[in-house]
Amino acid sequence: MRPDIGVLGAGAFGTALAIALAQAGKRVVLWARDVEQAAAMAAARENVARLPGAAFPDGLDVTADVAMAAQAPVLLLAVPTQTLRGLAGAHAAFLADRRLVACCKGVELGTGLLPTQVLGQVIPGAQTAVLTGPSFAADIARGKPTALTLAVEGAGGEALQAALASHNLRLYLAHDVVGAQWGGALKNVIAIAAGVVLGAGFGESARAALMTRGFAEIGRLAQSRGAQAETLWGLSGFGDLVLTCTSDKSRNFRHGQAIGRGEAPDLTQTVEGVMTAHAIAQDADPDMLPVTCMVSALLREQVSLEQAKDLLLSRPLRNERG
Ligand SMILES: NC(=O)c1ccc[n+]([C@@H]2O[C@H](COP(=O)([O-])OP(=O)(O)OC[C@H]3O[C@@H](n4cnc5c(N)ncnc54)[C@H](O)[C@@H]3O)[C@@H](O)[C@H]2O)c1
Ligand SMILES: O=P(O)(O)OC[C@H](O)CO
Repeated sequence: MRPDIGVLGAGAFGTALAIALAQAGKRVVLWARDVEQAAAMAAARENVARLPGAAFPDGLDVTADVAMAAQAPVLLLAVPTQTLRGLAGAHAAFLADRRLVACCKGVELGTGLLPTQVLGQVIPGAQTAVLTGPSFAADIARGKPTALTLAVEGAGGEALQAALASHNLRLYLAHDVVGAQWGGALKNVIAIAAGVVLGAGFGESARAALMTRGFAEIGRLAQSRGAQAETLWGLSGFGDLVLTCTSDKSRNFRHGQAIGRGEAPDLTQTVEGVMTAHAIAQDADPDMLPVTCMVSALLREQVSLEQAKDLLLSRPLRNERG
């Protein structure tokens, strides 16, 4: 029988979404590119590597055959942003004529493009949407209450909202696809900075200041690229910024925390904010985006932690609303 939803990418988030949707009664096929990984998940009925302890419900099938997942009319793309172009290019024939829901949060290095813009380049005419907002994979997989933004341009938003929402997964519909993606991408950069601040012992007051100024920075950049201010105040922007900057369940936060402590970050984890910081900083004005540029410089070891702090604090005093 044709699945309702295909999930491409069997990491933590793809697996969590597949579990939640199958729990809600949908027929879901989860695709992993690696044959052995797919077989192991199918046998264990669990993604031991990325989401241990979350059992697969009935209605969730696992495959390494992308054609099987792509029978579904709706495909959730849950891979790291830097790999999205490769995934879409390799399987473009299967992805055309499907509703493609980008679930990744980042900006492509080199092009500065958002996930749906990458999809539009690789698959001209692609019908895209964005699922984003404050959510840890483990929370979604365990059926904890979660509210997300589903951003859809044009027609079909309500139908998609109904198809993907469930009792525990509450979806708010939005139409500002660009704004929803900028908020989700940039909050990861600010979360790295928040982790650095706490890891270095600069204190919670400093983190609050950084989150607030970081949010102002998100607004400046995102609105200059076409985002609507109201979108940034929503789940995809402010909501996700709060979650990611305040929880050590966040990989971006933990990455920064390790750097702040002078420890080596865990490089086996997907930490979207690293490449996003570099993607933005490569042609940014540091006066407009001081935190993002400093995060990029710190990650590239162009400045020390102490230098980064002093450079940010010694900038000319300015009007808060400037
Ligand atoms: N984990 C979360 O809590 C969470 C929550 C919301 C959003 N996200 C977003 O979801 C995206 C994926 O994150 P994740 O947590 O699932 O990462 P992850 O590291 O757990 O998994 C990424 C998966 O993508 C697969 N992959 C990579 N390149 C691929 C390719 N070319 N083709 C097919 N598969 C490929 C990897 O094999 C891996 O299984 C990120 O953009 C992240 O910001 C994650
Ligand atoms: O673990 P992180 O830092 O990638 O954050 C996961 C989600 O984006 C939080 O909403």
